[in-house]
Amino acid sequence: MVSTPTIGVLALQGDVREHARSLVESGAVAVAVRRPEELDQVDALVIPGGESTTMWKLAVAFEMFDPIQQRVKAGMPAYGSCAGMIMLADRIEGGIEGQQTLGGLDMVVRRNAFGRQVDSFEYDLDLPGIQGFRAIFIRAPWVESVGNDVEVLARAGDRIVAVRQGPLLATSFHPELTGDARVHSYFVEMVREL
Ligand SMILES: NC(=O)CC[C@H](N)C(=O)O
Repeated sequence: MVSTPTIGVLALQGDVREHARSLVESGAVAVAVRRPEELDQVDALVIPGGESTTMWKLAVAFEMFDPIQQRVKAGMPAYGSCAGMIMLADRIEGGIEGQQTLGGLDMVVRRNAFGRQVDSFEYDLDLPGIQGFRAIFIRAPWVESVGNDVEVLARAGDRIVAVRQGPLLATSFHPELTGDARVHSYFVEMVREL
């Protein structure tokens, strides 16, 4: 893989500019992706937070759902934050009637899991190679259970909040909001290695 990968940020909803900034800081070229032709141009994709039900409907309306799913199946690296984590989960709990995900990560994610207890909070996490990351959770999901091939990267208390399976990365929290680009750098490294 090239040392300066081009990474798309799905721009249907969410903190597109903030993700792009952290990707650029991590040595990638970042582009907004709204259409299938734009998806074709990128080496990897970030799926921001927002509302997974809305994002799913927008992805279908913009004819992006199937193309993204196909790229993910074909091995494109992808990173989903919060609602993006829900989008990358094979199975979800607490979704709305008929809610579909792109899938790819062999796990069950519970929507609004922390949200029922407290709407938003911050928590200092350790991830592999990253000590003391201030993670911001906003109506966040947690990972209920993972398959054998999924690596748990971080927990908040006893809840799983960051995972990786091959080229796919997901976090319950929003690293783009802190201006600390270390999680994005971790993803860019993953993209470079694959
Ligand atoms: N900050 C977020 O992305 C929240 C996720 C949202 N609760 C959902 O279900 O999609």
